[in-house]
Amino acid sequence: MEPNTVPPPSGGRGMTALDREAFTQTITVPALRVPTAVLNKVVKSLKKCSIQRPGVPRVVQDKEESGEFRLVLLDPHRVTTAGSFSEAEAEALRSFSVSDELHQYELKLTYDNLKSEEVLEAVLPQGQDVTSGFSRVGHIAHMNLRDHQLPYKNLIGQVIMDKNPGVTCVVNKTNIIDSTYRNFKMEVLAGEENMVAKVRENGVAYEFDFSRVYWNPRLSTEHQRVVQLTKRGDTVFDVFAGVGPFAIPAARGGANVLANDLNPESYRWLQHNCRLNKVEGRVRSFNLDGRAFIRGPLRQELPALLRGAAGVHMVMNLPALALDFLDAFRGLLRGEPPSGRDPPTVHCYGFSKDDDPSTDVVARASRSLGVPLENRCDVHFVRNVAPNKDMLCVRFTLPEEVLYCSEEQTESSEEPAPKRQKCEEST
Ligand SMILES: C[S@@+](CC[C@H](N)C(=O)[O-])C[C@H]1O[C@@H](n2cnc3c(N)ncnc32)[C@H](O)[C@@H]1O
Repeated sequence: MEPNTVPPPSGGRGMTALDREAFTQTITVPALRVPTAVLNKVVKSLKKCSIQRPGVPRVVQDKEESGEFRLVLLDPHRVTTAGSFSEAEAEALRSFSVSDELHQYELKLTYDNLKSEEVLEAVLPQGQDVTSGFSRVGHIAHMNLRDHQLPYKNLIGQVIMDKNPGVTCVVNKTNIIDSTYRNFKMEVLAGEENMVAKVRENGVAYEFDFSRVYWNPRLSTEHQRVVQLTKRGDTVFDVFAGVGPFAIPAARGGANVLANDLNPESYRWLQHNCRLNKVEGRVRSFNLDGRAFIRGPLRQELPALLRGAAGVHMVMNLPALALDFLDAFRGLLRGEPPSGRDPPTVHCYGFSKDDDPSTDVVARASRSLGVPLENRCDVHFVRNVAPNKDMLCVRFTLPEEVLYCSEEQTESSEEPAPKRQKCEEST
């Protein structure tokens, strides 16, 4: 980060309740005296080194000169002497006959002219990391503060809200992710207590209570990638559907969807979002455990679907555990006549901390299914969720030998349950 030009507020560091007035101060910035006749051209040429602060003009009246001159204010980090100008900037000044003599301008700054990092750097104890990054979910800014920032949490929340138009609520994760429903416990740091977010992802509107369901704005590309693999008339079984970011766009594209989530709140918002997007006729929703969904509604629909020609997709986005759920497909259609047509496509997510994440997730999927998937699947890297931890998607067609296997085969291929990963991480 650039060195901070902003001294601590009056009263010094350590402010924990935001006092905006305390940031009013005067700083000295370099300036060039420029004839009004060439002002626009000079300002354009000096774009990279002129001052850039919210609410601060780049050009001001020159009190010492007649109306034929203006002062162009420069960034004090970039320009300290006439030698600071780049070759192109110096050439521009020469061509417009503007002197490169630097003048000093006393600039009054208020809280409104400061960037959020500057405010926080001026307030937090010196040398401490002031990183103030957040994810945006509708009107909610969602932070993950470190321990040393906690004494300043409300001030940080207020600053983030002030400096980001549209943010009216700032929350902090108070502990690790809920292991079942994948939602975070959170504390409101500033603004309204309203947790019902309205967002758009890939052109689709969603509404949900962010404190009670799972939503991750970093998955939009992945949602789109998978939805694009489904076609009009296909059937999609979304085993861990959340509030619908696979199910609803797939339905909008003409697929028939069976969407399931164990969290009653996700289920409720999923139904709400189906109505919001007018796809309730194409989405049937369920509030079941994933295994019960596979062995219940999915099992019931599958034989008829496999007699038809349209594609069948199963989406399983519960990366900490979904690979372990694949055993629910073993012998699922036992006793049914094999269809002889293309089997369903499974898109199953997993985390891996292994040095070779692709091999790791394929091995775990194979163990869970009871048949080797090596060379019979595609692995897509989704994103890095933590240092040395990746999220991947294994895609494969569900082998007939899994769906129709006998009881003995199911038992003989059963291996010790794959090691479960702890659900401690943010996804
Ligand atoms: C990582 S989220 C994914 C949600 C959504 N598919 C998405 O991409 O945003 C996993 C979802 O699985 C649900 N879930 C957790 N355990 C489950 C289970 N045993 N059966 C069904 N759903 C479950 C959670 O409530 C959560 O909504």
